[in-house]
Amino acid sequence: MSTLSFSQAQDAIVAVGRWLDGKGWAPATSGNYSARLDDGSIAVTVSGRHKGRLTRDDVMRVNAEGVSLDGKKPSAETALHLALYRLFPACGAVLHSHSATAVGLSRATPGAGYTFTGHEMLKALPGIATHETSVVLPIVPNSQDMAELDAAITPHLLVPGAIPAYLIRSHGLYGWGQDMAEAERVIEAVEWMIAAELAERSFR
Ligand SMILES: CSC[C@@H](O)[C@@H](O)C(=O)COP(=O)(O)O
Ligand SMILES: [Zn+2]
Repeated sequence: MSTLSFSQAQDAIVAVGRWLDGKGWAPATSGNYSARLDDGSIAVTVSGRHKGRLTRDDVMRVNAEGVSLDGKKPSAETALHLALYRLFPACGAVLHSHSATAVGLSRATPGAGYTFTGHEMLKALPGIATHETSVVLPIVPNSQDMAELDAAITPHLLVPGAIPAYLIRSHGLYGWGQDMAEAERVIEAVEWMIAAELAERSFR
């Protein structure tokens, strides 16, 4: 895991917001992003900002309990980010996207997960070295209660072979990594596999 200074994290988070918005994965102020800092605090997006138009002022600091360290209002979903940093000491960055295809897949899938099988793109996920495997993207029901969401997702994250991503139904995708580059790769790979599955169905 790599930690960043606050200043480095501000730049990384502003850049990742532009990238995700450019992909169409951060519409209408949706999404939130965070990074673990070298002093143990967390840099996170301020709530309600358009994530494609962030400035350094739209990135703030919270402590491990989610208390604002600079008087700004953190993302409404800060508790979900903090839960991942607590559960995975190697986690250095967390991203949350709101693509139409990820939300569509979550709404069309009644079960607690969607299985990806045989994609070469699986190798973009940490620890996977072959396409000859299957992984489950967990799907949990949406809630405005972050403790409820956290309780729903945690058991899925502890399953052996769990991937660093999950979907909240009718809401969006979470993905994380040891640093921002890995978190970006996870989000991009999962979004790509969702799009590929959709394309496959449209050819049938
Ligand atoms: C219409 S914005 C969606 C929000 O309700 C939420 O899901 C989200 O992702 C952004 O909330 P934020 O508080 O800005 O981090
Ligand atoms: Zn959201």
